[in-house]
Amino acid sequence: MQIFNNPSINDWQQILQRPAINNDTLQNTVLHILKSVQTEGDEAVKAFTKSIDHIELKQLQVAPEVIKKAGEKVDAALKNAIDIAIQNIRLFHQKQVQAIEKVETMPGVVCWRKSVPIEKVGLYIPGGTAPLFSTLIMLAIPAKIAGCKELIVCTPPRKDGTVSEVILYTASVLGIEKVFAIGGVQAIAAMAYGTASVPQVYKIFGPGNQYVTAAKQFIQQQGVAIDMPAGPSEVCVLADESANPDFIAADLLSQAEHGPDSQVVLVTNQMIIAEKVIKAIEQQLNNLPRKVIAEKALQNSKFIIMDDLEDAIALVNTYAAEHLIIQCEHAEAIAEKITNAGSVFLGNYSPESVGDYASGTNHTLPTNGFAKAYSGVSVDSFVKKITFQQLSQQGLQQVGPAVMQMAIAEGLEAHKNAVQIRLNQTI
Ligand SMILES: NC(=O)c1ccc[n+]([C@@H]2O[C@H](COP(=O)([O-])OP(=O)(O)OC[C@H]3O[C@@H](n4cnc5c(N)ncnc54)[C@H](O)[C@@H]3O)[C@@H](O)[C@H]2O)c1
Ligand SMILES: N[C@H](CO)Cc1c[nH]c[nH+]1
Ligand SMILES: [Zn+2]
Repeated sequence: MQIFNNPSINDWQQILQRPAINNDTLQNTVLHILKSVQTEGDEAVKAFTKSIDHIELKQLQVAPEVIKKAGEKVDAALKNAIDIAIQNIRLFHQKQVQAIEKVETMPGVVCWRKSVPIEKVGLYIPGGTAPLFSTLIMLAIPAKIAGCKELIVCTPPRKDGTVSEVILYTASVLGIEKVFAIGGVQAIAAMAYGTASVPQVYKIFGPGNQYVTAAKQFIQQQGVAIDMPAGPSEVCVLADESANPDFIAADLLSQAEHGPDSQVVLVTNQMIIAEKVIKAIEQQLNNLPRKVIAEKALQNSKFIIMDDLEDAIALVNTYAAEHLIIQCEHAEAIAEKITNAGSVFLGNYSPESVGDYASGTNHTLPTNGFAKAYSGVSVDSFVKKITFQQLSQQGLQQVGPAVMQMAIAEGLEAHKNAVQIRLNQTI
């Protein structure tokens, strides 16, 4: 990890850069796979699954009976945990549904907005190194609440070509029938363009590694919507003297274990906290099964000591982390000052892991600084908002003159006429 002591504001951007695969190589690889799947469909999907994932697939789709029976292999304690997560996540997301409100902007001029579900959606569930069945919960629940009709799930196959039982069990609990054992760029391409086996969708959701994220960004340029760039996981911890270094170390490691390109950042106004966290990481790391991955991610990690807590908050806002944990005495007051972050965790007893699994919030969140402008997944992500308006004769008389005036000023006579012709009749 790198340690910075009171860096100048001019250096913040440079210090806070995310780790990235060589851009040219990444782009070329992604474009090649996208193009091949677009032209050769299932055959290309199978060929890339063989060459990249080293798996020879006969069938891309998981048979519905296999999904139905998957629960037989999942233990009761895990089923119970999944139930709790589903309950909390459903409760939190259900509250995001807004009632239609009709607004009379002038007498006789009524406007309203209605949420209409996106009919066909593709859900990408990461599975390169860990089958993230929690991501299926995070995506399927808001999709179902929104009312999306067709949910297509793609997730990388395991070495034997099958899909994790827990992912399949979660799919069955959430009422999902179409699951495909396809990962990476080929999955994004299959859902974007459609193949003989995989239905084409209108919007693709879900996190993934840098290949998956780049593929989503490409297909967006071709008219398929995406939720957001949700790439390698990140966490930033903002800590003052009240923080517990062991807790911070555990939180940093929880995201470092996702992948070698994950990034974890500690920002503190106490050098002593930073020193204790480093010691705690060394101790905790040894007990982790994914130690090697976490160690690699820690090479990208930054420990930043800021003399002034206000400057520390400004730096955190510049970083725009996917997850921000505020382990400070006045966490609530500081949270009010946060302008850029995917999801925020307040106080010593809000580990980021709870948001990953079961507190209720969504874990599909913008990374790589995109939290400056993007939100995480919510019910809104699965709907289009259509606006409506209805005017009475009186309403048109009210607003019409302003419209005509503006149309004339823009030199658009036909716009003016569409109002004038009606007003002529009513007078
Ligand atoms: N931002 C979020 O909301 C969020 C949520 C959960 C997970 N994540 C991130 O998702 C990622 C999951 O990554 P993962 O790799 O384990 O699974 P993944 O499913 O995203 O990617 C695995 C696939 O990547 C493809 N791939 C791997 N190496 C490739 C190469 N050299 N060329 C072309 N394709 C290649 C393979 O086809 C493979 O099936 C992690 O980085 C994790 O941090 C982010
Ligand atoms: N931390 C991830 C988002 O960056 C989500 C996740 C899933 N499982 C565990 N964690
Ligand atoms: Zn996580």
